Amino acid sequence: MIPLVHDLSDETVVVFGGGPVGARKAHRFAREARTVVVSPEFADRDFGDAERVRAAPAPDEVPDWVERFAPALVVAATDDDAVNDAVVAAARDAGALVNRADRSGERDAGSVVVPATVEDGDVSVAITTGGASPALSKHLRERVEAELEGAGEMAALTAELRAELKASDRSPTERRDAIRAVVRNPSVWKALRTGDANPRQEAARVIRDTQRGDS
Ligand SMILES: C[C@@]1(CC(=O)O)c2cc3[nH]c(cc4nc(cc5[nH]c(cc(n2)[C@H]1CCC(=O)O)[C@@](C)(CC(=O)O)[C@@H]5CCC(=O)O)C(CC(=O)O)=C4CCC(=O)O)c(CCC(=O)O)c3CC(=O)O
Ligand SMILES: NC(=O)C1=CN([C@@H]2O[C@H](COP(=O)(O)OP(=O)(O)OC[C@H]3O[C@@H](n4cnc5c(N)ncnc54)[C@H](O)[C@@H]3O)[C@@H](O)[C@H]2O)C=CC1
Repeated sequence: MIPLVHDLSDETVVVFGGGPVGARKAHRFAREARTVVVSPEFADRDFGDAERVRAAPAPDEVPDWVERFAPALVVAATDDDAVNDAVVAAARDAGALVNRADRSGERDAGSVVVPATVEDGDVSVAITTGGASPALSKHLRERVEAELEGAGEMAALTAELRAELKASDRSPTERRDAIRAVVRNPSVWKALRTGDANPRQEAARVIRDTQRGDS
């Protein structure tokens, strides 16, 4: 399996099943996409900004529900095997991606896994075990969380620096060395994380040093 990053803004995601699993997926997707949860009942969980539609479609009614919302992604998270099968078939017929929450193996084309993710600004890390051990994905995600502190700000800072360096007369090699030195530099990270020093000034100092050949 190869992780790819998907932009779901301006798209619709439909989740079938309003249990704890449907709620977790809906909460995640609703941060970016219009998300609709279809279920006869809803767990006492945080569904984020997802819309809830109370219904219990039979398998042969699932295609109508999928067509109604024209989703880019459909999630099968009910506790009913026949309904989940129908969700997968309807998503495939509609040309939508499908995530099946109750199966680890037997993936068809268009079937996707939801990884554990850590985000900090524009930076995201996704962890999957290829379906082998979701609990391990969760555990590793918790460990990576601390590691990523400040990464969003580092991405924003270096995006600015890249633009400035591109507009300067520096060669591509000098630009690459400068940016590499900034992202590796402990003082810049410390400034971003603690606010004790000005990260921009720290970065400017690091870039000056690379020009002098110090790093
Ligand atoms: C294949 C996949 C399909 C998919 O859902 O996309 C899938 C399938 C299944 N999960 C099951 C169980 C659990 N899932 C979790 C947690 C998460 N599961 C997630 C993803 C995935 N789960 C995909 C593979 C991801 C990968 O490749 O690693 C995460 C990462 C993302 C998310 O869902 O948001 C989220 C952590 C989010 C976070 O915290 O960051 C926990 C842990 C807990 O609850 O504490 C348990 C209990 C412990 C255990 O069983 O491991 C079962 C058995 C159900 C049963 O026994 O009935 C199945 C079905 C089966 O295995 O057949
Ligand atoms: N992917 C994952 O991370 C995990 C997956 N699972 C699997 O995912 C499934 C869902 O897990 P939970 O949320 O814990 O189960 P749950 O049983 O608490 O929730 C299932 C939901 O589906 C709804 N539902 C039933 N028939 C429906 C229909 N025809 N249309 C729409 N909704 C319908 C129920 O009302 C309920 O709200 C289970 O099959 C479980 O094996 C379980 C744990 C983790």
